[in-house]
Amino acid sequence: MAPRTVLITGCSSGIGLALAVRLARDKQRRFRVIATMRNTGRSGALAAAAGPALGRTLEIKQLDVCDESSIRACLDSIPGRHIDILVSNAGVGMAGPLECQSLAAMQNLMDTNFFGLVRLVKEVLPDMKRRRGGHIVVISSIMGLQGIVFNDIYSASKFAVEGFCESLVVQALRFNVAISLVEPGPVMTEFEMKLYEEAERADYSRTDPETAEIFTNVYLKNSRDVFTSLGQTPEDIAEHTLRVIEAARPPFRHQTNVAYTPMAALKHADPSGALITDAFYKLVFKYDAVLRFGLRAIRLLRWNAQKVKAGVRLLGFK
Ligand SMILES: NC(=O)C1=CN([C@@H]2O[C@H](COP(=O)(O)OP(=O)(O)OC[C@H]3O[C@@H](n4cnc5c(N)ncnc54)[C@H](OP(=O)(O)O)[C@@H]3O)[C@@H](O)[C@H]2O)C=CC1
Ligand SMILES: CC1=C(/C=C/C(C)=C/C=C/C(C)=C/C=O)C(C)(C)CCC1
Repeated sequence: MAPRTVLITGCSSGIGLALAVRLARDKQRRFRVIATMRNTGRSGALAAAAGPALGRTLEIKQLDVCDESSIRACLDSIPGRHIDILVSNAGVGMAGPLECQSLAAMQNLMDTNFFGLVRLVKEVLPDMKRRRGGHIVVISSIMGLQGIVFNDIYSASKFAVEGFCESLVVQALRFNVAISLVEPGPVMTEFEMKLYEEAERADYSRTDPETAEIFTNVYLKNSRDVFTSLGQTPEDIAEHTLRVIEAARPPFRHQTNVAYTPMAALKHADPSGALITDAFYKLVFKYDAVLRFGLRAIRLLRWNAQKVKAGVRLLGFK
């Protein structure tokens, strides 16, 4: 079978980089990867990780999801504009009290996370419909299913992504085009570091002292613990995404982190919203000690599991 052409956005780091490398180094050589990024000056890490795949099964192209002409130029440079699989991955995060965030930063986030996807789909879907085949894979988030305190704008952008795809999927299916939402929980990438850097720089005099205290001393502290205890690696997300791409009947939604599945279940178990809102309120404000204890226990279990794996490798069993 001829390799399928996969275009991925946001490949300078994190999930996009890991996925581009995973697909380009596929042992069965099933994919030809067009790894795109807005600034090709940041292609060093990808080129190093791709190794010999660069120039063979992987090429790097410029694409800024906030710039229609850059998307068009990238697609026009591909023979027949033929893309079998589009992976919309580029995205930015934002966390903190609403009063401390500028409207311009919020609009930039929506422009990247939501309109970035819309621009891509507008360009790619007509070709896929004409060919009666294709797959659009969108890196969404668990925050596209359930908001998390202090992530108001980011979560709204992922809800927009989910609503857009949920509406479009039925029309797309009529043309044999699949749409899949990949929904990770926390993933250890530059995304997290950028959030903490932003939090360091933020001007908390724009909010009241109590809110500032809750954000910095309750949310940020617990968030760090959540990332270290429950966070996945970008390589984990690449494996999950590969499974979605390979599926004979691709799922519309795919959550990558089982620890978050109960969250979505709670939301749907009670249409009034009281159950999930209450659960989050109690976790953040009442039982934070229980939360921290649970997260610490998970960290310990993970650490032990890693030690056992390393031991098994050392003894030459694997
Ligand atoms: N990390 C996490 O915890 C989670 C992340 N996600 C989602 O995963 C996706 C990837 O994030 P992740 O890998 O973690 O984070 P990274 O910050 O490592 O990667 C984000 C990528 O998006 C790129 N990007 C930002 N703006 C644009 C733009 N206008 N045009 C093209 N590329 C752009 C960045 O490029 P540049 O280097 O130029 O800034 C970078 O390559 C995002 O959609 C994010 O929302 C979902 C769930 C959890
Ligand atoms: C679960 C949980 C928390 C934090 C979750 C976080 C921080 C999730 C991050 C998800 C990301 C980064 C998704 C990206 O798209 C709190 C509020 C600390 C306490 C209550 C339980």
